[in-house]
This record gives sequence, structure tokens and C-alpha cells, in this order.
Amino acid sequence: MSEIAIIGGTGLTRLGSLEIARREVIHTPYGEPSGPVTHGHLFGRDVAFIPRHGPGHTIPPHQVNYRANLWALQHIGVSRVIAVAAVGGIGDEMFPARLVIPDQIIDYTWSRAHTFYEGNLKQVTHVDFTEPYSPDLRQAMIQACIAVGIDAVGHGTYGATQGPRLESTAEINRLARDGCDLVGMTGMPEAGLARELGLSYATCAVVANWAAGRGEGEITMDEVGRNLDAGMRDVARMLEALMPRL
Ligand SMILES: CSC[C@H]1O[C@H](OP(=O)(O)O)[C@H](O)[C@@H]1O
Ligand code: HPA
Repeated sequence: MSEIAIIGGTGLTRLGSLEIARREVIHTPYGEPSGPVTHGHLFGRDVAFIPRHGPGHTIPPHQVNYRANLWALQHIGVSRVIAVAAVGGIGDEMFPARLVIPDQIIDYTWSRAHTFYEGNLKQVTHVDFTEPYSPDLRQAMIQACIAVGIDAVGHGTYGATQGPRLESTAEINRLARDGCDLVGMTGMPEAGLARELGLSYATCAVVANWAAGRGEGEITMDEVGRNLDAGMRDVARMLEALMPRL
């Protein structure tokens, strides 16, 4: 049984270093997860892995079944979730290919299935979300980065947009005024649902590009791919240092 799970995002459809033991198809009361859960060993730890956008990267951010993914992970005994996510950099220090461990999040998404607490409830429930990410898991990731000399940013506010289109310059300016340092399309409802299930959850973000209007010209998928290739190499190094610390 894997107590630790990794949700892979854009640029991390599979974990190269994962020694795969088996794949498990899980049906949930909320529908189908993004794909089978892969169980394996990663740097000495049992780990479950699920690719957020599906094994072939075919599920766009607004159609990811976040509830099914997190329910499935909890169902197999996972208690800690490491989310890997590609983001656009808004703040000056959030430059391309850099790793960021955000500590706050703002939700700009809409019409996504965003809670487990609906339907025939015995009681209305409001979970606390003051600290949206697990402080312990964040600290472990930050220490892992330091241990292997990765120049990561250990804080930042993630603005979760609806996608799948990228943002306009004015939208990014608004996010910046709101205090967002990063922009991505999958941070919510994933983080909120993890909290509802009582899972420890933290994100390792990889800056794929300067957010709209913060760099030169348009955002191209070429630059996104190049930066993610570089950033994911650091994610792999971070995970190698992280696993023994968990
Ligand atoms: C320009 S790539 C946009 C795509 O990448 C991110 O996905 P993930 O968070 O799963 O790594 C972003 O949220 C968008 O879905
Ligand atoms: O610029 C972006 N905006 C939203 N999501 C993203 N994911 C990677 N880059 C971006």
C-alpha cells in the first residue's frame, strides 16, 4: 500500500525513476479517475502515481475529474499527495524553469465539481482552508531542494484559472493586483478537495513560461516544452531527496 501519491501534471505524464509494480483501475462514486493508478517504488518508497491529464495527456484542465482522482488515492490508503504542476510566472522571481513551492492559492475557476460535501448530506460541512497546502509537506520539499542545491522559491500565491486558453495581459495584471505570483489551471479544486478528504497536499510548481504580458511576445508551446524539460529534471532531483525525508 502506498501512503504517498504523486499527481503528475503537464510535463510529467510518467515518472522515469518509478519502478513500476502494477497498475490499478479504480472506479469511484464520482466517475473515472484520469487513468489507472500506477503503484511502484520511487527512491526506496512505495508511491502511487496518477497523471492528471491522463496517460496520453488528453484531458484538459477544466475536464479533469479531480474528485475521482483524489477519492481513488484516498481509497487505496494514500495520506500524502505531492502535486506537480506547470505554471506561468507572474512575479519577478518566478522565472521560467524555476521550481516554486507555493503557500497560498486563489480560485478563479468556475463550474467545476469542487466539493464532496453536496447531495444528501447529514450535515453541512465547511473545511478550514487558511493554509491551503500542508506546511509539513511544503517544508519537506523546500528542504529537499536545499539539500540538492535547487534554487527553488519556497513561497508564492497560485492563481487557478479556468483554461484551457491562456490568459490575457489584463487578466494577468488583475491576478498580480490580487497578489498572485503564479498562474495555473489545475490548482483548484484539487487542493480544496484534498483538504475535504483530510489528505496532506502540497504542490511543486514548475514555471513553464512568463505569464501573458510578462515576457516577450506570445507564449509558445515550444518555450513551454523547453522550460518544462529543464524544470522536470529538477523535480526528479527534488523527489529523490524528498522520499527519504517523508
Ligand atoms: C501551457 S501548459 C498549461 C497546462 O499546464 C498546466 O497543467 P498542470 O497544472 O496539470 O501541470 C496548467 O494548469 C495547464 O493545464
Ligand atoms: O501561463 C500560464 N497560464 C495558465 N496556466 C499555465 N500553465 C503553464 N503556463 C501557464
